Amino acid sequence: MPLTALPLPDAELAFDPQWLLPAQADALLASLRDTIAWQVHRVRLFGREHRAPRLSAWIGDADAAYGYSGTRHVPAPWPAALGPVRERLRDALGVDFNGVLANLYRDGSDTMGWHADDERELGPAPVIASLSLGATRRFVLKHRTCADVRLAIELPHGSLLVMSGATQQHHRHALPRTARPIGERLNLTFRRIAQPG
Ligand SMILES: O=C(O)CCC(=O)C(=O)O
Ligand SMILES: [Fe+2]
Repeated sequence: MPLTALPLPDAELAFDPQWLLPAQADALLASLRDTIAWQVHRVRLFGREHRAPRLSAWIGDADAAYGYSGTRHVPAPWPAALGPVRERLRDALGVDFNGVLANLYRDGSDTMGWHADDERELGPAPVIASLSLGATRRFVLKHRTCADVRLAIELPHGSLLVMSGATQQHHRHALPRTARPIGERLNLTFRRIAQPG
């Protein structure tokens, strides 16, 4: 399916609920789940360090070190299964992504808190391509200053959400916990580190 724009003021969002065919998405999930060296990252919140409530890995080109949540992450090499995905994204979006943050939400109690992907090394208007695999979870965006400007999107297996333009400047986003009994979800956010190092 094609990417279609989602309406949200001060944001630029494009969504394809089925960017990967179900069989492609199944194969990618099975492969990445087992080949990525999952870690518990530390996150800094209000000056205190915590264990992140999910498993993560920073993957990328050798020079694409990435600092977020107060830690500098040296990239793990690209798993072979991500090569074709990276190429297809480059062709579709015209962005040569050099890194990807992988997150594994083991069940509904694993989450991602409110944040923007606005680290300096991503540049002023980053294109962030978010590919979701596994259980469908709700992704929410809210405007930093206009409380009634917000959007919730269900992100199913094989879907692609692209955030670009001023989205990170004006909005925060999160993946809330859910009490529903649901399975694992693996999310990949492809990024371009503009100033490696
Ligand atoms: O899991 C998701 O859909 C969101 C992940 C995210 O916001 C991030 O990795 O920065
Ligand atoms: Fe994010």
